[in-house]
Amino acid sequence: MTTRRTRLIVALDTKDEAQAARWRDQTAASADAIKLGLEFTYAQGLDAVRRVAKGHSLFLDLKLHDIPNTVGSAIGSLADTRPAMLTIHAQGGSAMIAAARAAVDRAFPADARPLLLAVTVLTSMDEAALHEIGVHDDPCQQVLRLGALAVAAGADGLICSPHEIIPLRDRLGDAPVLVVPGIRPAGAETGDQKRVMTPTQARNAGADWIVVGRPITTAADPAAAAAAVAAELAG
Ligand SMILES: O=c1ccn([C@@H]2O[C@H](COP(=O)(O)O)[C@@H](O)[C@H]2O)c(=O)[nH]1
Repeated sequence: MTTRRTRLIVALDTKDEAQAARWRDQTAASADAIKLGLEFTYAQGLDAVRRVAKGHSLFLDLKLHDIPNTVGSAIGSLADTRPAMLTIHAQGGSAMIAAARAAVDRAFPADARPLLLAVTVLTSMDEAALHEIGVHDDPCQQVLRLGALAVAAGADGLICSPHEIIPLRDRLGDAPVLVVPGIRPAGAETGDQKRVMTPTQARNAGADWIVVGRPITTAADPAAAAAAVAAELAG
């Protein structure tokens, strides 16, 4: 058990700006931050990201993964969105992660610098999915490998499943910020997520942030669903 406060990011996964704004407002009393990602940004662009995120803490989850020069330049292009957190893929390797670090430090003023978070192994992947791409370690081993590499190359934190929180803390200590999707309240559909836990389990394992999308946004009452997750985290 840990005493850190686990905070809630609500994933506004939609192509529609009005819908994103509605979910944002419905969940504002319970959410500590909002996530906008690939689906919204490709459909609506960065001006809409700025509009929806105005006045809110933004987790900009674009999972950058390219050669170091391109990732560094792309981060420069995101500076106007003023994210609190942004994501890259750890699989891009240490040169790409170091370029991202340098770009964040260059593109943002010191008092408005987003946390640079590296996605380790997508929470939708299990051992079989890793085998398919030629990785013969289990997800936890691969998360530990990529997590250590990413932090050494300059990432402030990691995206991991709740199952890897305790092993990552054992390996890397308290400093890396752990942002954790793959969260399902008891009884909720897992959908495409493979490595899941409940909000309570993720909090008890030591998550800094949890990311919850469909269990809130597809609920009949998103405000109540978000409040229930927040209550679990506070409980
Ligand atoms: O490994 C990862 C990295 C990011 N995500 C993102 O989190 C949310 C989860 O949404 P749910 O609807 O609660 O499954 C979504 O925006 C993903 O892009 C992730 O799930 N896993």
